[in-house]
Amino acid sequence: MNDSFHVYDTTLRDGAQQEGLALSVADKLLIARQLDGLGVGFIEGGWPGAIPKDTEFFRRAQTELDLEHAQLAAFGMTRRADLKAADDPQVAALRESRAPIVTLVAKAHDRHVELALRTSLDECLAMVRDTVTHLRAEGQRVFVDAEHFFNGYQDNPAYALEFVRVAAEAGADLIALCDTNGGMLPTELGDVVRTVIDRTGARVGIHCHDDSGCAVANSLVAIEAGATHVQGAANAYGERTGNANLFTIVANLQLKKNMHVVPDESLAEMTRIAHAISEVTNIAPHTKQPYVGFSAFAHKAGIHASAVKADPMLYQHIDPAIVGNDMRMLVSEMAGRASIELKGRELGYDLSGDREALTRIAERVKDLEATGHSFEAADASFELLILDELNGTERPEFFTVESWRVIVEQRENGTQGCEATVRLHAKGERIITVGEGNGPVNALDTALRNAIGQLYPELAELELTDYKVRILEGDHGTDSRTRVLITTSDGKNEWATVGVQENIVAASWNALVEAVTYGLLRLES
Ligand SMILES: CC(=O)SCCNC(=O)CCNC(=O)[C@H](O)C(C)(C)COP(=O)(O)OP(=O)(O)OC[C@H]1O[C@@H](n2cnc3c(N)ncnc32)[C@H](O)[C@@H]1OP(=O)(O)O
Ligand SMILES: CC(=O)C(=O)O
Repeated sequence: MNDSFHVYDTTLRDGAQQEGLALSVADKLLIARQLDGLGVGFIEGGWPGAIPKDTEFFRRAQTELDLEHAQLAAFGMTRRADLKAADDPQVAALRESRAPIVTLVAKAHDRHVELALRTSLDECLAMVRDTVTHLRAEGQRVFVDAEHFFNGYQDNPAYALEFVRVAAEAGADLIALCDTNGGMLPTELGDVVRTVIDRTGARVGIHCHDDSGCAVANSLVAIEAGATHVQGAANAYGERTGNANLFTIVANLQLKKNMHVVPDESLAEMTRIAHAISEVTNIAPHTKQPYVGFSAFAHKAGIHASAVKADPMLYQHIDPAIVGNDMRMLVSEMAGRASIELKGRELGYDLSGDREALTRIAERVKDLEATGHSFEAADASFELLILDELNGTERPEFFTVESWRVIVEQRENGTQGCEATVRLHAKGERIITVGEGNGPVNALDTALRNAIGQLYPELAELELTDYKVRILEGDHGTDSRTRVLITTSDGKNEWATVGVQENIVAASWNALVEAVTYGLLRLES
């Protein structure tokens, strides 16, 4: 661990204060291991004594966490106004957590002392002094989170500065200045950090929230102003709009500021770690998250693609591989020939020598998108389109559809049922089959499988795993066009296809036929 500069993670404490996030002790242990894999110096595990699960986390951590890089910090408040530190049960829980570090939160804004603590400024300073002194004497390192520091400094700078001095003199290793309400802007925040360091000589850290959208910028500015400890949460989890994004801060410091804050090799694990933590929290990854988001290096505009073809770095701020992410090409109405060529390459087709095919494909994509198709999330439909356009001979014809129909029946006893009939030609035969299902798409799927299942037994491996419907022209009510996206799996891979029609069942059928065609293509190759 590098003690001259700290990366301090608060995912398990402040991150867990996010709406909709609830972590079990097992979840916390899993996340702690991931964060340790990233190489952070400190992991704030929670608030023992206040939250039973956090008390349990620190108990289990002693035997179940074998951390390579990080040390655990237990978070909690200073002694209560009417108690000695040694007698305060909250302080006792911090001691008994056996965490090597205790991070004490205390109020650095006079208004909070008066209104929330309902005590005097002198007593609040005494609470800080006594608790820090006590825990230091008990052998723990102490960090102090100066809650509401920046608003406090604006209202009463003398008290805010005295707070920092008292904490430092009592033996706190550092005082993390907190933008608790998250409303600060970078220039003002940087000035305050600089002044605090000049006037107190204390070691300071920074803890920012994102309510003004500046949490990462504020953290970086504070570091430039002299802060040597930065707090953040994985995936920017946290109360309200979240904490400063730990991943963004780490990548910015390491890649843009030449600060060696985590091992280089673990930086390449960052995208995987961000997604692994999302799996544990059960919160879908934020696709636009800097560095580690699924869209962080996705290129959609044709002009961008044509430059990226010459050199990816013309439209990227870093090589995505450095943080374990990938460049992706998106095909849409904004695509030009270069986008198609690069996407084709991604899918395994070298279209570079075929300018005419590239032009045809780009034009078909634009035409189809104008009628409501969207290929961005339907790579399989795009690949079938490429095959169609490669001289018209490359796409295998597993079956051709003559007609289909569906009957939806509301029965006298109140139950519903659907029956589909499909007529098609496959391997020289004309086939007519019926399928039943709990809905029209299910019935069509069954009828299609009944029709060609014996000719293509591998069809049994395909399973429809997701089905999304979007109404494209809302002002037409039930007369709107409908886009259906279907995801299909063969147990190993998944692919998505798209269908667009006025009729929702027809749109679904088109997407289904593409899904099955693509599946057979994969399984046969
Ligand atoms: C800025 C931050 O995010 S700080 C972290 C915030 N996290 C949490 O609050 C989550 C965990 N909290 C809890 O489980 C509970 O709030 C507890 C156990 C800490 C306290 O519960 P209770 O004793 O029922 O008090 P309650 O939550 O109603 O109010 C907080 C009390 O702590 C006092 N307090 C608040 N901050 C501090 C502090 N830094 N030092 C000492 N006392 C404090 C308040 O004055 C209030 O006192 P009161 O009970 O005399 O009114
Ligand atoms: C301590 C803390 O989480 C804050 O002030 O925002």
